[in-house]
Amino acid sequence: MSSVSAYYNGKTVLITGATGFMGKVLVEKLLRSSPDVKAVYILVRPKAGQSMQERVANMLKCKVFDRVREDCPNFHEKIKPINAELTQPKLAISAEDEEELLTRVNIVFHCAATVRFDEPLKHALQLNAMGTQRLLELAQQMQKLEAFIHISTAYANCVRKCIDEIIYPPPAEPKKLFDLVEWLDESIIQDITPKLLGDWPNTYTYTKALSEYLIQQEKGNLNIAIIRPSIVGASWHEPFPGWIDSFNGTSGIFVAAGKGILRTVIANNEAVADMIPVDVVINLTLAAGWYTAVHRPKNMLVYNCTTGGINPFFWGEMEQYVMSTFKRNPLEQAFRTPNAHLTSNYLINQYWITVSHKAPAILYDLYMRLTGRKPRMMKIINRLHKSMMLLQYFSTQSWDWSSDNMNMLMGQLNTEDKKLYNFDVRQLHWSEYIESYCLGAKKYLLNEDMSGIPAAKQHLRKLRNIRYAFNTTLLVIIWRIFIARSQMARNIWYFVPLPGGPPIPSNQQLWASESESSRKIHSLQLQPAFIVH
Ligand SMILES: CCCCC/C=C\C/C=C\CCCCCCCC(=O)SCCNC(=O)CCNC(=O)[C@H](O)C(C)(C)COP(=O)(O)OP(=O)(O)OC[C@H]1O[C@@H](n2cnc3c(N)ncnc32)[C@H](O)[C@@H]1OP(=O)(O)O
Ligand SMILES: NC(=O)C1=CN([C@@H]2O[C@H](COP(=O)(O)OP(=O)(O)OC[C@H]3O[C@@H](n4cnc5c(N)ncnc54)[C@H](OP(=O)(O)O)[C@@H]3O)[C@@H](O)[C@H]2O)C=CC1
Repeated sequence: MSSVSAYYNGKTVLITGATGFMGKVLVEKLLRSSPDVKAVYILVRPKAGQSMQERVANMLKCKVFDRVREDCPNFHEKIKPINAELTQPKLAISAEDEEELLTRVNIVFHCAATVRFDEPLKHALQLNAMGTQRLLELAQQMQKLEAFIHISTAYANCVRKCIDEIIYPPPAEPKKLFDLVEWLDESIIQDITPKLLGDWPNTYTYTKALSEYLIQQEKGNLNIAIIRPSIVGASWHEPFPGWIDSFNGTSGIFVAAGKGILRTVIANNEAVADMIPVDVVINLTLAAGWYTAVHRPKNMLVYNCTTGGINPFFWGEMEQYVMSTFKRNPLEQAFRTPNAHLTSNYLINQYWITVSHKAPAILYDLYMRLTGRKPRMMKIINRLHKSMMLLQYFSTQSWDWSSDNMNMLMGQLNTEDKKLYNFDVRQLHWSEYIESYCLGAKKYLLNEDMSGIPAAKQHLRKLRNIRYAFNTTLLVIIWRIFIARSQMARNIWYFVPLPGGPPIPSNQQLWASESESSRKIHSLQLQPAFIVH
């Protein structure tokens, strides 16, 4: 008998960020594993011209709910959307809705956040830190609240190399910052952001660190737990292997590499790629919710939800597995053959950016212009470079996260719960997982059908032929330049017995202008690597 699923049956749950990548997996698993949950309130904002109701209707059509749709066809009746905006006072929840939440909710899962690394500081603070504070205020008034689970990130304290399951001193006093951004002009905030961030690499990790500290400061008597996942990847098993619907983290990089656009990445082959499947994070989150509510630990527990210390995996291995999968199962309409390499050398990376990103993009855009179409590849490449700049902080270093609480929690689960809410990452087989992740990105992120693989392979063969033709033409042009300038090259050329080769020259021609042309060879500085690799 599962204690965790039994616990959620009959309970009323509130989830923020339910429309996001992890939120959807949480809602799905909760409804599937505890079909008798009383109600699941989700805080949703209207967005992109869609009302809250339209957004929820669209969300429920998502493939991630296929399994629960089959198991419990009426699952949607349990979902109760509430109009909310976390950056607004009182979360912009109506008095009537607030009353309903205050009298009914038993457990809160707080997933909503901006995860963008380039989010302006003011907005990141308003959502990630102030939003969390406002939700806590609401939670303090909830009459039947048993547990509050906050999703943070393992990188909230990335300025440290060894990260324990404790709350560290914040980068700044949150309330002083709130005051500052309240009255300072937006442009001034932008100007001083690097100074404020100090050692933190971006506004995301900075504001996540602040929100952890705020929770510790203002938790009062609430039963709180903090979950810190590392890089969240596609699902391992549930609701089905490889499910992913977000380009964040490594997913966008995989797609760009699979499409043959991304050919060079700044990363340390030997550094740990601390990735964790989304279903593992959600299983741990639900188990931690149960443990926090039922066992009520005296101190607030922080769960580092990471793999590096338990089942380490390295960026170099990731490169191999990703490339091998996309070579065997290519993405449709690839720009070039997938062939990405990692390097930790900045100059080498710059060299390949020029040769293998920019040069092909310029040529392709020229071709688009000549055929009367809109050039677009250089724009894509520039965006990719901006993303890679922001991500390289994470791909060039390793961190040590302790995972004692994750192990402790596993020990608290009964045999059935260990299976139903599996977060034992020792069982994770990385090559199989990465293959299923890449195929999931193909199917669920790009909506490509597996039946299109033969055509995609045919397309890659066409690209290979174009590459051969291009390289041969380039070689001939380079050779012609040599021939025109070097007597020695001409001599070699004339003695190569090629069909249709040049006529045998006279002795006079052979020795003509030798000294002048050999001087010119040295000044040519040809770059053989311009031949597309
Ligand atoms: C080949 C082997 C590969 C080996 C891998 C090696 C290295 C990987 C390197 C690092 C990975 C480290 C990741 C660390 C994660 C830290 C853990 C956390 O705590 S998680 C939170 C993680 N947050 C993120 O990952 C957010 C990062 N993203 C951003 O900050 C921004 O997206 C951005 C990078 C600044 C780019 O912003 P930009 O405005 O340019 O673009 P948008 O994000 O708005 O996207 C616009 C649009 O395009 C879609 N999109 C994005 N990427 C792709 C893609 N690759 N292909 C196709 N389409 C893509 C995106 O969904 C948007 O679409 P829409 O407008 O419809 O929403
Ligand atoms: N993805 C990852 O690799 C990792 C994520 N995390 C953490 O996990 C949590 C979930 O991340 P993930 O699912 O990937 O993120 P997503 O960007 O996919 O989802 C973010 C969610 O927050 C909601 N949200 C954003 N702004 C507001 C707002 N102003 N008011 C109300 N809701 C808002 C979004 O709603 P809307 O649909 O309206 O935009 C969405 O539901 C975050 O706290 C993140 O920090 C931690 C480590 C790694």
